[in-house]
Amino acid sequence: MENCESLGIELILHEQDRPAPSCPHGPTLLFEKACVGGAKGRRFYACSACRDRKDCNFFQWEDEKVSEARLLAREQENKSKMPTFTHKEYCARLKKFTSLMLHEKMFCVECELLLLPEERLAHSSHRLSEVTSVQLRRPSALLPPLENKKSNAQYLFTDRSAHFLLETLLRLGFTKVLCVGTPRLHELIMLRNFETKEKPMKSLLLDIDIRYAQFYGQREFCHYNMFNHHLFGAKASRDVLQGFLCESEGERLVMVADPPFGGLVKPLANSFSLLSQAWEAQHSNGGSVSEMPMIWIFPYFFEPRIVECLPSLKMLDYQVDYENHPLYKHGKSGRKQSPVRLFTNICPKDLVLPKEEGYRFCSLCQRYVWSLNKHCSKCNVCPSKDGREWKHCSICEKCVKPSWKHCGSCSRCTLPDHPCGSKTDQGCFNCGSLAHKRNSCPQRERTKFGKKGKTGKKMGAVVKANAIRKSGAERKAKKAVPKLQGPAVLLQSLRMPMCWPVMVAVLGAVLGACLPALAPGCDVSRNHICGARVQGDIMIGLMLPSHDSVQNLNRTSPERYQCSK
Ligand SMILES: C[S@@+](CC[C@H](N)C(=O)[O-])C[C@H]1O[C@@H](n2cnc3c(N)ncnc32)[C@H](O)[C@@H]1O
Ligand SMILES: [Zn+2]
Ligand SMILES: [Zn+2]
Ligand SMILES: [Zn+2]
Ligand SMILES: [Zn+2]
Ligand SMILES: [Zn+2]
Ligand SMILES: [Zn+2]
Repeated sequence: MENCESLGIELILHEQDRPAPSCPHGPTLLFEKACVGGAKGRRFYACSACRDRKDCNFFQWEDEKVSEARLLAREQENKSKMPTFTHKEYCARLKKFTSLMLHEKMFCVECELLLLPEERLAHSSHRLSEVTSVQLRRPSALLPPLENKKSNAQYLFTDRSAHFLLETLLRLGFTKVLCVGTPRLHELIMLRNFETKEKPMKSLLLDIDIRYAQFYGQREFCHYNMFNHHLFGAKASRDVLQGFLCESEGERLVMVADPPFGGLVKPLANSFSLLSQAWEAQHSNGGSVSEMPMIWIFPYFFEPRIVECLPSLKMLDYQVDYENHPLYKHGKSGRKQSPVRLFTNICPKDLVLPKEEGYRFCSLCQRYVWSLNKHCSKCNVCPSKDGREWKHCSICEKCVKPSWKHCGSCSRCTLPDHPCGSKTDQGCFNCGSLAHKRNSCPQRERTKFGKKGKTGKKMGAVVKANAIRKSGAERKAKKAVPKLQGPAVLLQSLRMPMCWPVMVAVLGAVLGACLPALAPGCDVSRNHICGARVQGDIMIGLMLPSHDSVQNLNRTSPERYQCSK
Protein backbone atom coordinates (compact mmCIF):
# COMPACT_ATOMS: atom_id res chain seq x y z
CA MET A 1 0.00 0.00 0.00
CA GLU A 2 2.82 2.32 0.90
CA ASN A 3 4.27 1.89 -2.55
CA CYS A 4 1.03 2.59 -4.29
CA GLU A 5 1.54 5.36 -6.78
CA SER A 6 -2.07 6.43 -6.82
CA LEU A 7 -3.71 6.96 -10.15
CA GLY A 8 -7.15 7.72 -8.89
CA ILE A 9 -10.10 6.09 -7.27
CA GLU A 10 -12.25 3.37 -8.70
CA LEU A 11 -15.61 1.99 -7.77
CA ILE A 12 -15.80 -1.63 -6.64
CA LEU A 13 -19.10 -3.39 -7.22
CA HIS A 14 -20.29 -6.85 -6.21
CA GLU A 15 -17.13 -7.66 -4.32
CA GLN A 16 -18.20 -6.91 -0.80
CA ASP A 17 -18.57 -9.75 1.62
CA ARG A 18 -20.64 -7.66 4.03
CA PRO A 19 -23.32 -5.03 3.51
CA ALA A 20 -22.11 -1.50 2.94
CA PRO A 21 -22.74 0.98 5.76
CA SER A 22 -25.53 3.46 5.08
CA CYS A 23 -25.64 7.22 5.01
CA PRO A 24 -28.88 9.21 4.71
CA HIS A 25 -28.81 8.36 0.98
CA GLY A 26 -28.90 4.60 1.50
CA PRO A 27 -26.04 2.12 1.19
CA THR A 28 -22.70 3.77 0.48
CA LEU A 29 -20.43 2.75 -2.39
CA LEU A 30 -17.08 1.05 -2.03
CA PHE A 31 -14.08 2.68 -3.70
CA GLU A 32 -10.47 1.70 -4.04
CA LYS A 33 -7.37 3.71 -4.65
CA ALA A 34 -5.95 2.56 -7.95
CA CYS A 35 -2.21 2.02 -8.15
CA VAL A 36 0.21 1.71 -11.04
CA GLY A 37 0.26 -1.85 -12.32
CA GLY A 38 -3.00 -2.73 -10.61
CA ALA A 39 -1.63 -3.12 -7.03
CA LYS A 40 -4.35 -2.98 -4.38
CA GLY A 41 -4.96 0.33 -2.70
CA ARG A 42 -6.93 0.87 0.50
CA ARG A 43 -10.68 0.69 0.11
CA PHE A 44 -13.22 3.03 1.61
CA TYR A 45 -16.96 3.71 1.65
CA ALA A 46 -18.42 7.04 0.57
CA CYS A 47 -21.86 8.45 -0.21
CA SER A 48 -23.34 7.30 -3.53
CA ALA A 49 -25.41 10.40 -4.22
CA CYS A 50 -23.59 13.48 -2.93
CA ARG A 51 -20.41 14.88 -4.28
CA ASP A 52 -20.01 17.63 -1.80
CA ARG A 53 -18.87 16.93 1.73
CA LYS A 54 -21.25 19.65 2.84
CA ASP A 55 -24.18 17.53 1.62
CA CYS A 56 -22.97 14.22 2.97
CA ASN A 57 -19.61 13.68 4.58
CA PHE A 58 -19.82 9.94 5.07
CA PHE A 59 -16.40 8.30 5.02
CA GLN A 60 -15.28 4.93 6.36
CA TRP A 61 -12.32 2.74 5.55
CA GLU A 62 -13.42 -0.75 4.55
CA ASP A 63 -11.27 -2.34 7.26
CA GLU A 64 -12.07 0.26 9.91
CA LYS A 65 -13.48 -0.82 13.26
CA VAL A 66 -16.42 1.47 13.99
CA SER A 67 -17.32 1.94 17.64
CA GLU A 68 -20.83 1.34 18.95
CA ALA A 69 -21.09 5.00 19.87
CA ARG A 70 -20.26 6.06 16.31
CA LEU A 71 -22.73 3.57 14.86
CA LEU A 72 -25.43 4.95 17.13
CA ALA A 73 -24.59 8.53 16.20
CA ARG A 74 -24.67 7.58 12.53
CA GLU A 75 -28.07 5.94 12.93
CA GLN A 76 -29.40 9.06 14.63
CA GLU A 77 -27.95 11.26 11.92
CA ASN A 78 -29.60 9.11 9.23
CA LYS A 79 -32.93 9.32 11.08
CA SER A 80 -32.67 13.09 11.46
CA LYS A 81 -32.21 13.45 7.69
CA MET A 82 -35.39 11.54 6.88
CA PRO A 83 -38.15 13.53 5.13
CA THR A 84 -40.65 15.30 7.37
CA PHE A 85 -43.51 13.15 6.13
CA THR A 86 -43.72 9.58 4.86
CA HIS A 87 -45.12 9.14 1.36
CA LYS A 88 -48.29 7.74 2.88
CA GLU A 89 -48.66 10.92 4.94
CA TYR A 90 -47.99 13.07 1.88
CA CYS A 91 -50.77 11.19 0.06
CA ALA A 92 -53.24 11.83 2.91
CA ARG A 93 -52.26 15.52 2.83
CA LEU A 94 -52.77 15.69 -0.94
CA LYS A 95 -56.24 14.22 -0.57
CA LYS A 96 -57.13 16.92 1.96
CA PHE A 97 -55.47 19.60 -0.16
CA THR A 98 -57.39 18.77 -3.33
CA SER A 99 -60.68 19.03 -1.47
CA LEU A 100 -59.94 22.61 -0.33
CA MET A 101 -61.49 25.70 -1.89
CA LEU A 102 -59.25 27.47 -4.42
CA HIS A 103 -58.40 30.37 -2.07
CA GLU A 104 -57.38 27.89 0.62
CA LYS A 105 -54.93 26.06 -1.60
CA MET A 106 -51.59 27.55 -0.63
CA PHE A 107 -48.02 26.64 -1.42
CA CYS A 108 -45.20 27.81 0.84
CA VAL A 109 -42.51 28.95 -1.56
CA GLU A 110 -39.85 28.88 1.14
CA CYS A 111 -40.68 25.43 2.50
CA GLU A 112 -41.69 24.13 -0.95
CA LEU A 113 -44.71 22.56 0.68
CA LEU A 114 -48.43 22.36 -0.08
CA LEU A 115 -49.99 23.75 3.07
CA LEU A 116 -53.07 22.58 4.91
CA PRO A 117 -55.22 25.38 6.42
CA GLU A 118 -54.15 24.59 9.98
CA GLU A 119 -50.48 25.04 8.99
CA ARG A 120 -50.91 28.52 7.54
CA LEU A 121 -50.15 30.31 10.79
CA ALA A 122 -46.79 28.61 11.25
CA HIS A 123 -45.79 29.81 7.74
CA SER A 124 -47.26 33.29 8.05
CA SER A 125 -43.87 34.98 7.72
CA HIS A 126 -43.09 32.93 4.59
CA ARG A 127 -43.88 33.72 1.01
CA LEU A 128 -47.07 31.88 0.07
CA SER A 129 -48.73 31.47 -3.32
CA GLU A 130 -52.11 30.20 -4.40
CA VAL A 131 -52.13 26.90 -6.22
CA THR A 132 -54.54 26.34 -9.08
CA SER A 133 -55.56 22.85 -10.12
CA VAL A 134 -53.51 23.32 -13.30
CA GLN A 135 -50.43 24.09 -11.21
CA LEU A 136 -51.11 21.08 -9.04
CA ARG A 137 -50.74 18.96 -12.16
CA ARG A 138 -47.50 20.65 -13.13
CA PRO A 139 -45.30 20.27 -10.05
CA SER A 140 -42.13 20.74 -12.11
CA ALA A 141 -43.29 24.30 -12.83
CA LEU A 142 -44.31 24.97 -9.22
CA LEU A 143 -41.21 23.56 -7.52
CA PRO A 144 -38.05 25.54 -8.13
CA PRO A 145 -35.54 23.19 -9.80
CA LEU A 146 -32.93 21.86 -7.38
CA GLU A 147 -29.80 23.84 -7.93
CA ASN A 148 -27.14 21.88 -6.14
CA LYS A 149 -24.79 21.71 -9.03
CA LYS A 150 -22.59 19.10 -7.47
CA SER A 151 -25.31 16.62 -6.69
CA ASN A 152 -28.68 16.98 -8.22
CA ALA A 153 -29.06 20.01 -10.39
CA GLN A 154 -32.42 19.58 -12.04
CA TYR A 155 -32.33 20.43 -15.70
CA LEU A 156 -35.85 20.20 -17.01
CA PHE A 157 -36.67 19.22 -20.58
CA THR A 158 -37.91 21.89 -22.92
CA ASP A 159 -41.38 21.23 -24.29
CA ARG A 160 -39.65 20.24 -27.53
CA SER A 161 -37.65 17.42 -25.92
CA ALA A 162 -40.41 16.28 -23.54
CA HIS A 163 -42.98 16.08 -26.36
CA PHE A 164 -40.51 14.36 -28.66
CA LEU A 165 -39.90 11.69 -26.03
CA LEU A 166 -43.58 11.18 -25.30
CA GLU A 167 -44.60 11.03 -28.96
CA THR A 168 -41.73 8.67 -29.77
CA LEU A 169 -42.70 6.30 -26.97
CA LEU A 170 -46.34 6.37 -28.05
CA ARG A 171 -45.39 5.72 -31.66
CA LEU A 172 -43.26 2.76 -30.59
CA GLY A 173 -46.27 1.29 -28.80
CA PHE A 174 -45.06 1.59 -25.21
CA THR A 175 -47.84 1.75 -22.65
CA LYS A 176 -45.81 2.03 -19.43
CA VAL A 177 -42.92 4.37 -18.72
CA LEU A 178 -40.51 3.97 -15.83
CA CYS A 179 -39.34 7.56 -15.41
CA VAL A 180 -35.98 7.53 -13.62
CA GLY A 181 -35.02 11.11 -12.78
CA THR A 182 -37.44 12.45 -15.41
CA PRO A 183 -40.15 14.30 -13.44
CA ARG A 184 -41.15 16.43 -16.39
CA LEU A 185 -41.75 13.45 -18.67
CA HIS A 186 -43.76 11.77 -15.91
CA GLU A 187 -45.80 14.95 -15.50
CA LEU A 188 -46.43 15.19 -19.23
CA ILE A 189 -47.69 11.61 -19.32
CA MET A 190 -50.02 12.26 -16.38
CA LEU A 191 -51.26 15.47 -18.04
CA ARG A 192 -51.92 13.65 -21.31
CA ASN A 193 -53.89 11.00 -19.43
CA PHE A 194 -55.96 13.73 -17.83
CA GLU A 195 -56.47 15.86 -20.91
CA THR A 196 -57.06 13.35 -23.70
CA LYS A 197 -59.47 10.54 -24.23
CA GLU A 198 -56.68 8.35 -25.61
CA LYS A 199 -55.80 5.13 -23.86
CA PRO A 200 -53.89 6.23 -20.75
CA MET A 201 -50.20 5.53 -20.44
CA LYS A 202 -48.91 4.35 -17.09
CA SER A 203 -45.98 6.13 -15.54
CA LEU A 204 -43.94 5.64 -12.37
CA LEU A 205 -41.44 8.31 -11.33
CA LEU A 206 -38.32 7.19 -9.46
CA ASP A 207 -36.44 10.22 -8.15
CA ILE A 208 -34.41 11.32 -5.15
CA ASP A 209 -36.34 14.58 -5.01
CA ILE A 210 -38.81 13.86 -2.21
CA ARG A 211 -40.73 17.09 -2.93
CA TYR A 212 -42.52 15.19 -5.70
CA ALA A 213 -44.08 12.86 -3.10
CA GLN A 214 -46.52 15.70 -2.27
CA PHE A 215 -48.04 15.55 -5.73
CA TYR A 216 -48.18 11.88 -6.59
CA GLY A 217 -49.73 8.75 -5.17
CA GLN A 218 -47.74 5.77 -3.99
CA ARG A 219 -48.18 4.04 -7.35
CA GLU A 220 -46.94 7.10 -9.22
CA PHE A 221 -43.79 8.07 -7.34
CA CYS A 222 -41.07 6.21 -5.44
CA HIS A 223 -38.27 7.92 -3.54
CA TYR A 224 -35.25 6.33 -5.17
CA ASN A 225 -31.48 6.74 -5.41
CA MET A 226 -30.30 5.74 -8.87
CA PHE A 227 -26.64 5.52 -7.84
CA ASN A 228 -27.14 2.64 -5.42
CA HIS A 229 -30.52 1.32 -6.62
CA HIS A 230 -31.97 2.14 -3.23
CA LEU A 231 -35.70 2.59 -2.64
CA PHE A 232 -36.26 4.66 0.48
CA GLY A 233 -39.82 3.52 1.04
CA ALA A 234 -38.76 -0.05 1.94
CA LYS A 235 -41.17 -2.88 1.19
CA ALA A 236 -44.14 -0.82 0.07
CA SER A 237 -41.97 0.88 -2.57
CA ARG A 238 -40.37 -2.38 -3.66
CA ASP A 239 -43.84 -3.85 -4.20
CA VAL A 240 -44.89 -0.83 -6.26
CA LEU A 241 -41.80 -1.07 -8.46
CA GLN A 242 -42.09 -4.83 -8.80
CA GLY A 243 -45.75 -4.47 -9.80
CA PHE A 244 -44.93 -1.76 -12.30
CA LEU A 245 -42.25 -3.85 -13.99
CA CYS A 246 -44.79 -6.59 -14.59
CA GLU A 247 -46.50 -6.26 -17.97
CA SER A 248 -50.04 -7.55 -18.28
CA GLU A 249 -51.54 -8.56 -21.60
CA GLY A 250 -50.88 -5.89 -24.24
CA GLU A 251 -48.65 -3.78 -22.02
CA ARG A 252 -45.12 -2.74 -23.01
CA LEU A 253 -42.71 -1.05 -20.67
CA VAL A 254 -39.79 1.28 -21.34
CA MET A 255 -37.41 3.02 -18.94
CA VAL A 256 -36.35 6.61 -19.56
CA ALA A 257 -33.54 7.89 -17.31
CA ASP A 258 -31.95 11.34 -17.24
CA PRO A 259 -29.34 11.24 -14.47
CA PRO A 260 -27.41 14.25 -13.23
CA PHE A 261 -24.60 14.82 -15.74
CA GLY A 262 -21.80 14.69 -13.19
CA GLY A 263 -22.88 11.20 -12.11
CA LEU A 264 -20.64 8.17 -12.33
CA VAL A 265 -21.53 5.92 -15.26
CA LYS A 266 -20.69 2.66 -13.55
CA PRO A 267 -23.13 2.77 -10.61
CA LEU A 268 -25.85 4.13 -12.92
CA ALA A 269 -25.28 1.29 -15.38
CA ASN A 270 -25.41 -1.13 -12.48
CA SER A 271 -28.75 0.24 -11.25
CA PHE A 272 -30.28 0.22 -14.75
CA SER A 273 -29.01 -3.29 -15.22
CA LEU A 274 -30.62 -4.36 -11.94
CA LEU A 275 -33.91 -2.74 -13.01
CA SER A 276 -33.65 -4.62 -16.29
CA GLN A 277 -32.97 -7.88 -14.50
CA ALA A 278 -36.02 -7.34 -12.27
CA TRP A 279 -38.07 -6.72 -15.44
CA GLU A 280 -36.63 -9.82 -17.11
CA ALA A 281 -37.42 -11.94 -14.05
CA GLN A 282 -41.09 -11.08 -14.56
CA HIS A 283 -41.00 -12.05 -18.20
CA SER A 284 -38.90 -15.16 -18.47
CA ASN A 285 -41.13 -18.01 -19.40
CA GLY A 286 -38.43 -20.46 -20.31
CA GLY A 287 -37.71 -18.90 -23.68
CA SER A 288 -35.22 -16.25 -24.51
CA VAL A 289 -35.85 -12.97 -22.76
CA SER A 290 -34.86 -9.71 -24.27
CA GLU A 291 -33.50 -6.78 -22.29
CA MET A 292 -35.84 -4.18 -20.83
CA PRO A 293 -36.18 -1.37 -23.42
CA MET A 294 -34.42 1.71 -22.11
CA ILE A 295 -33.37 5.23 -23.01
CA TRP A 296 -30.51 6.73 -21.00
CA ILE A 297 -30.05 10.45 -21.55
CA PHE A 298 -26.45 11.60 -21.09
CA PRO A 299 -23.74 13.71 -22.80
CA TYR A 300 -22.25 12.16 -25.94
CA PHE A 301 -18.68 12.05 -24.67
CA PHE A 302 -19.69 9.35 -22.20
CA GLU A 303 -20.45 7.04 -25.14
CA PRO A 304 -17.38 4.77 -24.78
CA ARG A 305 -17.98 4.39 -21.07
CA ILE A 306 -21.72 3.76 -21.37
CA VAL A 307 -21.26 1.23 -24.16
CA GLU A 308 -18.53 -0.49 -22.17
CA CYS A 309 -20.92 -0.91 -19.25
CA LEU A 310 -24.08 -1.62 -21.25
CA PRO A 311 -23.00 -2.89 -24.69
CA SER A 312 -26.51 -3.08 -26.08
CA LEU A 313 -26.95 0.70 -25.95
CA LYS A 314 -26.49 2.76 -29.10
CA MET A 315 -26.12 6.51 -29.17
CA LEU A 316 -28.56 8.50 -31.28
CA ASP A 317 -27.96 11.93 -32.82
CA TYR A 318 -31.02 13.53 -31.20
CA GLN A 319 -29.99 16.58 -29.17
CA VAL A 320 -31.87 16.84 -25.88
CA ASP A 321 -32.31 20.36 -24.62
CA TYR A 322 -33.26 21.88 -21.32
CA GLU A 323 -35.51 24.75 -20.38
CA ASN A 324 -33.39 26.02 -17.50
CA HIS A 325 -30.02 25.53 -19.17
CA PRO A 326 -29.01 28.44 -21.40
CA LEU A 327 -26.42 26.47 -23.33
CA TYR A 328 -27.94 23.05 -23.77
CA LYS A 329 -29.96 24.17 -26.72
CA HIS A 330 -30.93 22.44 -29.88
CA GLY A 331 -30.40 23.77 -33.35
CA LYS A 332 -27.63 26.22 -32.59
CA SER A 333 -24.51 25.92 -34.56
CA GLY A 334 -21.03 24.78 -33.61
CA ARG A 335 -20.36 24.48 -29.94
CA LYS A 336 -23.64 25.95 -28.81
CA GLN A 337 -25.46 22.74 -29.65
CA SER A 338 -26.58 20.59 -26.76
CA PRO A 339 -24.15 17.72 -26.10
CA VAL A 340 -26.86 15.57 -24.50
CA ARG A 341 -27.96 12.48 -26.43
CA LEU A 342 -30.14 9.39 -26.14
CA PHE A 343 -28.51 6.01 -25.52
CA THR A 344 -30.92 3.19 -26.22
CA ASN A 345 -31.29 -0.52 -26.84
CA ILE A 346 -34.34 0.15 -29.04
CA CYS A 347 -33.47 -0.39 -32.70
CA PRO A 348 -32.17 3.02 -33.93
CA LYS A 349 -34.08 2.85 -37.21
CA ASP A 350 -37.34 2.74 -35.25
CA LEU A 351 -36.53 5.97 -33.47
CA VAL A 352 -37.64 8.54 -36.00
CA LEU A 353 -35.92 11.88 -35.47
CA PRO A 354 -37.82 14.97 -36.65
CA LYS A 355 -37.10 15.92 -40.24
CA GLU A 356 -38.32 19.47 -39.68
CA GLU A 357 -35.52 19.96 -37.14
CA GLY A 358 -32.84 18.83 -39.58
CA TYR A 359 -32.52 15.11 -38.98
CA ARG A 360 -32.49 12.68 -41.92
CA PHE A 361 -32.45 8.93 -42.36
CA CYS A 362 -29.16 7.37 -43.45
CA SER A 363 -30.11 4.22 -45.30
CA LEU A 364 -26.56 2.89 -45.08
CA CYS A 365 -26.34 3.30 -41.28
CA GLN A 366 -30.03 2.49 -40.90
CA ARG A 367 -30.53 5.28 -38.40
CA TYR A 368 -31.59 8.92 -38.26
CA VAL A 369 -28.72 11.38 -38.14
CA TRP A 370 -28.18 15.11 -37.73
CA SER A 371 -27.95 17.14 -40.95
CA LEU A 372 -24.22 17.85 -40.60
CA ASN A 373 -23.43 14.21 -39.89
CA LYS A 374 -22.53 13.16 -43.44
CA HIS A 375 -22.02 9.52 -44.31
CA CYS A 376 -18.37 8.67 -44.94
CA SER A 377 -18.06 6.08 -47.68
CA LYS A 378 -14.59 5.06 -46.48
CA CYS A 379 -15.53 4.49 -42.83
CA ASN A 380 -19.04 3.44 -43.85
CA VAL A 381 -20.62 5.35 -40.96
CA CYS A 382 -22.08 8.72 -40.23
CA PRO A 383 -19.17 9.55 -37.92
CA SER A 384 -19.98 12.82 -36.13
CA LYS A 385 -20.62 12.65 -32.41
CA ASP A 386 -20.73 16.31 -31.53
CA GLY A 387 -23.04 17.69 -34.21
CA ARG A 388 -20.28 19.19 -36.34
CA GLU A 389 -19.28 17.86 -39.73
CA TRP A 390 -16.32 15.51 -39.33
CA LYS A 391 -13.78 14.89 -42.09
CA HIS A 392 -12.01 11.76 -43.22
CA CYS A 393 -8.23 11.42 -42.78
CA SER A 394 -6.93 8.95 -45.31
CA ILE A 395 -3.72 8.37 -43.31
CA CYS A 396 -5.49 7.58 -40.02
CA GLU A 397 -8.19 5.84 -42.03
CA LYS A 398 -10.94 7.32 -39.92
CA CYS A 399 -13.06 10.43 -39.62
CA VAL A 400 -11.94 13.07 -37.16
CA LYS A 401 -13.21 16.33 -35.70
CA PRO A 402 -13.12 19.30 -38.07
CA SER A 403 -10.58 21.17 -35.93
CA TRP A 404 -8.01 18.36 -36.10
CA LYS A 405 -5.13 18.10 -38.57
CA HIS A 406 -2.95 15.15 -39.40
CA CYS A 407 0.49 15.40 -37.82
CA GLY A 408 3.21 13.45 -39.59
CA SER A 409 5.50 13.35 -36.53
CA CYS A 410 2.81 11.96 -34.27
CA SER A 411 1.28 9.81 -37.04
CA ARG A 412 -2.22 10.77 -36.07
CA CYS A 413 -4.80 13.48 -36.34
CA THR A 414 -4.82 15.92 -33.49
CA LEU A 415 -5.12 19.62 -32.73
CA PRO A 416 -2.74 21.80 -34.71
CA ASP A 417 -1.16 23.15 -31.49
CA HIS A 418 -0.52 19.81 -29.81
CA PRO A 419 2.78 18.91 -28.09
CA CYS A 420 4.29 17.44 -31.20
CA GLY A 421 6.29 14.28 -30.95
CA SER A 422 5.17 13.36 -27.43
CA LYS A 423 5.05 9.62 -27.08
CA THR A 424 2.08 9.61 -24.75
CA ASP A 425 -0.04 7.62 -27.13
CA GLN A 426 2.05 4.52 -26.95
CA GLY A 427 1.55 1.40 -24.96
CA CYS A 428 -0.94 0.29 -22.38
CA PHE A 429 -2.40 2.68 -19.88
CA ASN A 430 -3.09 -0.10 -17.45
CA CYS A 431 0.21 -1.93 -17.03
CA GLY A 432 2.59 0.27 -18.98
CA SER A 433 3.56 -2.40 -21.52
CA LEU A 434 4.36 -1.16 -25.00
CA ALA A 435 3.20 -4.45 -26.48
CA HIS A 436 -0.51 -3.76 -26.30
CA LYS A 437 -3.13 -1.09 -25.68
CA ARG A 438 -5.26 -0.83 -22.56
CA ASN A 439 -8.27 -2.44 -24.23
CA SER A 440 -6.41 -5.68 -24.70
CA CYS A 441 -4.50 -5.57 -21.43
CA PRO A 442 -4.49 -9.01 -19.82
CA GLN A 443 -4.46 -7.39 -16.37
CA ARG A 444 -7.69 -5.60 -16.95
CA GLU A 445 -11.14 -6.91 -16.16
CA ARG A 446 -14.01 -5.40 -18.03
CA THR A 447 -16.96 -3.44 -16.90
CA LYS A 448 -20.08 -4.96 -18.21
CA PHE A 449 -23.34 -5.49 -16.49
CA GLY A 450 -25.70 -8.12 -17.62
CA LYS A 451 -27.36 -11.40 -17.10
CA LYS A 452 -25.80 -13.95 -14.84
CA GLY A 453 -23.46 -16.34 -16.54
CA LYS A 454 -23.52 -20.10 -16.11
CA THR A 455 -21.66 -19.85 -12.84
CA GLY A 456 -24.37 -17.61 -11.48
CA LYS A 457 -21.87 -14.78 -11.11
CA LYS A 458 -22.72 -11.62 -12.94
CA MET A 459 -20.78 -11.19 -16.13
CA GLY A 460 -17.88 -8.85 -15.70
CA ALA A 461 -19.50 -7.25 -12.73
CA VAL A 462 -16.22 -6.68 -10.99
CA VAL A 463 -14.33 -3.97 -12.64
CA LYS A 464 -10.74 -3.54 -11.80
CA ALA A 465 -7.68 -1.89 -13.07
CA ASN A 466 -8.16 0.75 -15.74
CA ALA A 467 -5.13 2.15 -14.04
CA ILE A 468 -3.31 4.62 -16.16
CA ARG A 469 0.26 5.63 -16.60
CA LYS A 470 0.87 9.27 -16.02
CA SER A 471 2.48 11.33 -18.70
CA GLY A 472 5.42 13.55 -17.88
CA ALA A 473 3.27 16.61 -18.40
CA GLU A 474 0.71 15.35 -15.95
CA ARG A 475 3.34 14.46 -13.37
CA LYS A 476 4.82 17.90 -13.68
CA ALA A 477 1.45 19.58 -13.39
CA LYS A 478 0.55 17.43 -10.41
CA LYS A 479 3.54 18.70 -8.49
CA ALA A 480 2.05 22.15 -8.70
CA VAL A 481 -1.10 21.00 -6.91
CA PRO A 482 -0.88 21.03 -3.10
CA LYS A 483 -1.18 17.58 -1.59
CA LEU A 484 -4.13 16.65 0.57
CA GLN A 485 -3.87 13.81 3.04
CA GLY A 486 -5.99 10.82 4.11
CA PRO A 487 -9.76 10.76 3.68
CA ALA A 488 -9.75 14.34 2.48
CA VAL A 489 -7.66 13.48 -0.55
CA LEU A 490 -9.81 10.45 -1.30
CA LEU A 491 -13.04 12.36 -1.12
CA GLN A 492 -11.43 15.14 -3.05
CA SER A 493 -10.39 12.88 -5.90
CA LEU A 494 -13.72 11.11 -5.81
CA ARG A 495 -15.46 14.37 -6.25
CA MET A 496 -13.22 15.90 -8.80
CA PRO A 497 -15.31 15.10 -11.84
CA MET A 498 -18.33 16.53 -10.19
CA CYS A 499 -16.57 19.74 -9.49
CA TRP A 500 -16.71 20.76 -13.11
CA PRO A 501 -20.19 22.16 -12.92
CA VAL A 502 -19.13 24.33 -10.01
CA MET A 503 -15.96 25.45 -11.71
CA VAL A 504 -17.88 26.16 -14.83
CA ALA A 505 -20.55 27.96 -12.86
CA VAL A 506 -17.90 30.31 -11.51
CA LEU A 507 -16.74 31.00 -15.03
CA GLY A 508 -20.36 31.20 -16.11
CA ALA A 509 -21.04 33.86 -13.51
CA VAL A 510 -18.14 35.87 -14.87
CA LEU A 511 -19.46 35.48 -18.36
CA GLY A 512 -22.95 36.32 -17.31
CA ALA A 513 -24.22 32.76 -17.57
CA CYS A 514 -25.09 31.16 -14.28
CA LEU A 515 -25.42 27.53 -15.29
CA PRO A 516 -22.82 24.92 -16.07
CA ALA A 517 -21.96 24.60 -19.69
CA LEU A 518 -20.65 21.74 -21.67
CA ALA A 519 -19.64 22.97 -25.03
CA PRO A 520 -19.75 20.21 -27.61
CA GLY A 521 -16.54 21.29 -29.25
CA CYS A 522 -14.81 20.81 -25.97
CA ASP A 523 -15.94 17.53 -24.60
CA VAL A 524 -15.96 18.40 -20.97
CA SER A 525 -16.65 22.03 -20.37
CA ARG A 526 -15.24 25.37 -21.19
CA ASN A 527 -13.36 25.29 -17.96
CA HIS A 528 -12.93 21.62 -17.43
CA ILE A 529 -9.98 19.89 -15.93
CA CYS A 530 -8.33 19.84 -19.27
CA GLY A 531 -5.97 17.01 -19.93
CA ALA A 532 -6.70 15.19 -16.71
CA ARG A 533 -7.33 11.55 -17.17
CA VAL A 534 -10.33 9.64 -16.19
CA GLN A 535 -10.04 6.24 -14.78
CA GLY A 536 -13.29 4.61 -15.53
CA ASP A 537 -15.48 7.39 -14.35
CA ILE A 538 -13.08 8.94 -11.97
CA MET A 539 -11.06 11.92 -12.94
CA ILE A 540 -7.52 11.47 -11.83
CA GLY A 541 -4.29 13.28 -12.04
CA LEU A 542 -4.31 16.97 -11.91
CA MET A 543 -6.50 19.96 -11.72
CA LEU A 544 -5.71 22.69 -14.10
CA PRO A 545 -7.33 26.06 -14.09
CA SER A 546 -8.45 26.23 -17.65
CA HIS A 547 -8.23 25.02 -21.13
CA ASP A 548 -5.79 27.56 -22.31
CA SER A 549 -3.14 26.66 -19.81
CA VAL A 550 -2.87 23.14 -21.17
CA GLN A 551 -2.93 22.79 -24.85
CA ASN A 552 -0.79 19.76 -24.93
CA LEU A 553 -2.87 17.07 -23.37
CA ASN A 554 -5.46 16.42 -25.96
CA ARG A 555 -4.33 12.97 -26.84
CA THR A 556 -7.30 10.69 -26.81
CA SER A 557 -7.73 7.45 -24.99
CA PRO A 558 -10.85 5.72 -23.79
CA GLU A 559 -10.11 7.06 -20.35
CA ARG A 560 -9.60 10.61 -21.28
CA TYR A 561 -12.20 13.10 -22.17
CA GLN A 562 -11.25 14.37 -25.53
CA CYS A 563 -10.87 18.02 -25.82
CA SER A 564 -10.84 19.28 -29.31
CA LYS A 565 -10.86 22.93 -28.28
C1 LIG B 1 -30.77 16.35 -15.14
S1 LIG B 1 -32.27 16.25 -14.16
C2 LIG B 1 -33.34 15.50 -15.31
C3 LIG B 1 -34.74 16.06 -15.33
C4 LIG B 1 -35.43 15.74 -16.65
N1 LIG B 1 -34.71 16.34 -17.73
C5 LIG B 1 -36.87 16.18 -16.69
O1 LIG B 1 -37.11 17.30 -17.20
O2 LIG B 1 -37.78 15.45 -16.29
C6 LIG B 1 -31.84 14.92 -13.06
C7 LIG B 1 -32.98 14.32 -12.26
O3 LIG B 1 -32.47 13.26 -11.49
C8 LIG B 1 -32.84 13.42 -10.13
N2 LIG B 1 -31.74 12.89 -9.31
C9 LIG B 1 -30.57 13.48 -8.97
N3 LIG B 1 -29.82 12.64 -8.24
C10 LIG B 1 -30.52 11.50 -8.12
C11 LIG B 1 -30.27 10.26 -7.47
N4 LIG B 1 -29.16 10.03 -6.80
N5 LIG B 1 -31.23 9.30 -7.57
C12 LIG B 1 -32.39 9.54 -8.23
N6 LIG B 1 -32.69 10.69 -8.83
C13 LIG B 1 -31.76 11.65 -8.79
C14 LIG B 1 -33.06 14.91 -9.93
O4 LIG B 1 -33.95 15.14 -8.86
C15 LIG B 1 -33.63 15.29 -11.29
O5 LIG B 1 -35.02 15.12 -11.32
ZN1 LIG C 1 -24.97 10.33 1.66
ZN1 LIG D 1 -42.99 27.84 5.02
ZN1 LIG E 1 -24.48 6.84 -42.53
ZN1 LIG F 1 -14.20 8.40 -42.65
ZN1 LIG G 1 -4.94 11.60 -39.52
ZN1 LIG H 1 2.58 16.05 -33.70
